[in-house]
This record gives sequence, structure tokens and C-alpha cells, in this order.
Amino acid sequence: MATNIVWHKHEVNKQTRSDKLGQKPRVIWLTGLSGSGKSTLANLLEKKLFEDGKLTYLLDGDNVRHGLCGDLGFSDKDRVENIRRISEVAKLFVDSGTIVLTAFISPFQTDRDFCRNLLQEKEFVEVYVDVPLAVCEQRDPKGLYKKARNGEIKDFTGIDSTYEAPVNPEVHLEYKDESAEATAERLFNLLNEKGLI
Ligand SMILES: Nc1ncnc2c1ncn2[C@@H]1O[C@H](COP(=O)(O)OS(=O)(=O)O)[C@@H](OP(=O)(O)O)[C@H]1O
Ligand SMILES: Nc1ncnc2c1ncn2[C@@H]1O[C@H](COP(=O)(O)OP(=O)(O)O)[C@@H](O)[C@H]1O
Repeated sequence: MATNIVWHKHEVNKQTRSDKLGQKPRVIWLTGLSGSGKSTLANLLEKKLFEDGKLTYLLDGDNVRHGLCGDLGFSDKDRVENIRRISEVAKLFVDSGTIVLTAFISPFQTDRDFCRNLLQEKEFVEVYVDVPLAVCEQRDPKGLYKKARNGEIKDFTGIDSTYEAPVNPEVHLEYKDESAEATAERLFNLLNEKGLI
């Protein structure tokens, strides 16, 4: 723990940057099982926001685990640290005026709340990508469920590691048998209707 450190206030700050960009920075936090569609939907949503002239940044589980969180595995303790680091990074991006999208399983409510509590009111938008385990397992885009079922991977979310569904998310994106594009459109409309983007 560092001591004897002070916080510096800068004249160019979140407000001045947001004003310049003409947008309200925030974190759109997608949570759900592996294969629920977090990355696909975040990617489609980011494309739409970016095309609408917004400055965006997508933090994605697999990508972040190649760098910033490359030293972490999938024990509960490592997942907590993973989400803690990502939350702090997301906060810095919000401070830069950016609209951040995140695509992490983020299985624990307290960790999602940790990010919420780092930010100001309305800056954290929790989106529950609610897809039944059976559908995720059927999709199995990376073949990981198969490996988890035959014991090649331990601590796999939904199989032998806990997923806590959000208690009170801003958006509950319920499963429908439809294309990813249609679900992304539904998500965009829900966010819009609720004034969250
Ligand atoms: N044991 C285990 N459990 C869950 N997921 C696993 C595991 N091992 C590897 N993977 C791959 O890692 C991706 C999840 O990383 P996250 O950083 O999102 O996980 S977490 O939020 O820290 O729980 C996850 O990506 P998504 O499928 O995009 O969710 C998997 O591809
Ligand atoms: N309606 C849908 N929404 C999102 N993904 C879908 C949908 N229907 C099928 N898919 C497919 O499901 C898979 C979801 O994988 P991915 O986006 O990597 O999920 P996650 O990031 O949650 O692990 C992709 O192969 C995607 O094409």
C-alpha cells in the first residue's frame, strides 16, 4: 500500500472532455455465461454507437486476459481481481469521456457492484445477457463446455463454478431464438428507451 500520496485535480477533466465529445461517458456492463453472446453483442452495439459518432471502447474478457490480466486464472479469487482491475480501467476510460462497453462473465454481484460504486449515478449500466445454460452449451463457440464436461477444464462457469445472476440490472436482456443482429437491435432499443445511451 502506498502512503503519502495526494490526489491532483486537473483543469482538463471528465466534464470538459465530455463536453468536447458531446456525449455522456458511461460503462455498459454486459454480464452472462460463456457463450451467452456478450462479445458478439458488445461488438455490434459498439459499431452502432461508433457509427452514430460516439467515442467508444470495448473491453473484452479474452483480450484483457492476454495482457492486463494475463497473470490471472479462473479461481474465485482471480476472477475477483480480474474484475477489480477492469473496473478501475473502466473508470479511467469514463474519466476520459469515453462510452465503455465491457464483455466479462463477471459472475459475482459484489464485483459488479464494486464497479458501480466506483462511478457516479447513471454511469454504470448493468446488462444481464440472460441465456439459459443449455443454449450456451449448445452454441459452445469455443468448445469449452465440451472440455468442461469431460473434465479437461476445471472451475468452468455454470458447470463447476458459480454464476450469480444480477439482482436488479438496468437491462434484463431475455433470451429469444433470433439472430445476434436482432438481439443487438433489441438491446440498443432497450438502452435508448430507458435513456441509458
Ligand atoms: N474456467 C473458465 N470459466 C469461464 N470462462 C473460461 C474458463 N476458462 C477459459 N475461459 C474463457 O475465458 C473467458 C472468461 O473470461 P472473463 O474474464 O470474462 O471471466 S470472469 O469475468 O473473470 O469470470 C470466457 O470467455 P467468454 O466465453 O467470452 O465468456 C472463456 O472463453
Ligand atoms: N441472438 C444471439 N445473440 C448473440 N450471440 C448469438 C445469438 N445467436 C447466436 N449467437 C452466437 O452465439 C455465440 C456467442 O458467443 P460470444 O459472443 O463469444 O459469447 P460470450 O462473449 O458471452 O462468451 C456466437 O457464436 C454468436 O454468433
